[in-house]
Amino acid sequence: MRVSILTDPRRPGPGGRPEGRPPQRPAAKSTQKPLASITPARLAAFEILERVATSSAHSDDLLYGSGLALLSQADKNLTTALVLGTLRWQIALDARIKPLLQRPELTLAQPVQTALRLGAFQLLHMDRIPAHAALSESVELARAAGHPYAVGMVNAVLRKLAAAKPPGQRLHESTAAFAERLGHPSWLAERWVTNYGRATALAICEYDQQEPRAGDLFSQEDTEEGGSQPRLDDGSRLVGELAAASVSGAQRIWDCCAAPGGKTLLLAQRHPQADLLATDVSSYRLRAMAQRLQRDVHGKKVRTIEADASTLSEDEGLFDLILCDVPCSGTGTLARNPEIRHHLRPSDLARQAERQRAILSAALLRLAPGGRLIYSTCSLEPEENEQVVKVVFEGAKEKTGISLVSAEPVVARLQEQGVLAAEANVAKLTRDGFLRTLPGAGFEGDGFFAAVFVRG
Ligand SMILES: C[S@@+](CC[C@H](N)C(=O)[O-])C[C@H]1O[C@@H](n2cnc3c(N)ncnc32)[C@H](O)[C@@H]1O
Repeated sequence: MRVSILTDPRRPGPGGRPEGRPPQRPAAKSTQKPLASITPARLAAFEILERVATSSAHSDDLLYGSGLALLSQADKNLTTALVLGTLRWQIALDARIKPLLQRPELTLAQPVQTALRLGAFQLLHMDRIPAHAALSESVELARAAGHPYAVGMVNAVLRKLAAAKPPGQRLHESTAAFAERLGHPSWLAERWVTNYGRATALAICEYDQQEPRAGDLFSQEDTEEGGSQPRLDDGSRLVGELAAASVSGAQRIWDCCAAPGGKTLLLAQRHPQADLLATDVSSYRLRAMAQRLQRDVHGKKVRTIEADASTLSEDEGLFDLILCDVPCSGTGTLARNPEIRHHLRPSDLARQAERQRAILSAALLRLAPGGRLIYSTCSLEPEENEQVVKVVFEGAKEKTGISLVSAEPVVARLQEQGVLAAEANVAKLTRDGFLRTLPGAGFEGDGFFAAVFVRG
């Protein structure tokens, strides 16, 4: 790209995605004005989509950090809608674009593909954007990105797309067909059909295609002070509340994979008397969390240390409450983190599980007698959830005297105490004694799993 509208985006976003690193390729700080024929929002959206496609950068770092500082609020909003929408619908957009190409068997240059996707998203999903703006700016983006030979093709494909009738819905759709229609890799939808049934898999895919909505599980707003902090998603908050309510009057708490700190803050607010240690292996994420905690009267008291949870110093002793909110695939958060579906591979699940088993096994050894540990993920995949819990429990129960207890009574108590709304269907929040939220399937929020261990 010859021009850049982004400033250095190294500040972290408000969180929600499972984990991350600072963007690997900082944007050049630009003093240039964007090309006259490309509006700032589309230029910024194009650049962010390019970075997400070609590096390990995360869209939320680029959108919610300082990278968009040069844009007006209206342009920031449009950039966010364009980026997240294009990422959500990318698979479905590619399926509509491909048959319109003269040589569909050839791989398009990445910037040309991005310009096409961005144009197609606006034409098919953004009612308020005039077709000519979507079309002509995608053409200009391809040209400005150094692909003038592709300008005619981008123009022709988007014109055909604008004129095409929307595809009719089939009477019976295969899993692969609904996965493609709803912008999901079919391997992921197939897994959800196997694990949760077709109706639930379809509901999850539909939920993932929307902006995350504010849920109604809780009777009050969460209690973050200052007003400048992001509201916790209902799934994330439920895990935090479950952990906080699992031990009353806890004195020593360890949040072992803590950043960006949403649940840490909740624990600090629910247990203001406790010595709360929050660790994270990423110095970048830990620093951002420490700043966030400083803005809250209870958060200020949290000790933050950069540490690998599987090798925490023995000097830290034992804890009567541990939250082990491990790094995971994040498949329960695709509405919020749409690009995960494009990077994740089936083989990643085994790698995640290995890391999760190492963290959980080590954290269980730090549990004081009578203490409880909450293991949680924002993954919908059994390999990272029930299977990790089972393997670690089998290996540790003799050595450590731990047992697994049902999360159900704690969730029921949260409702009796008025934390959960009276109308909330508590029975639907647990499955086989584990907490299990399924986005879109009777629950408005991210998909979370949690298991409760107790040391005898
Ligand atoms: C799912 S996120 C935690 C979200 C956080 N609990 C919240 O509610 O805001 C997982 C975190 O684990 C951290 N992490 C990954 N491996 C770790 C390890 N071995 N020890 C400690 N933290 C780790 C990642 O850097 C990431 O910040």
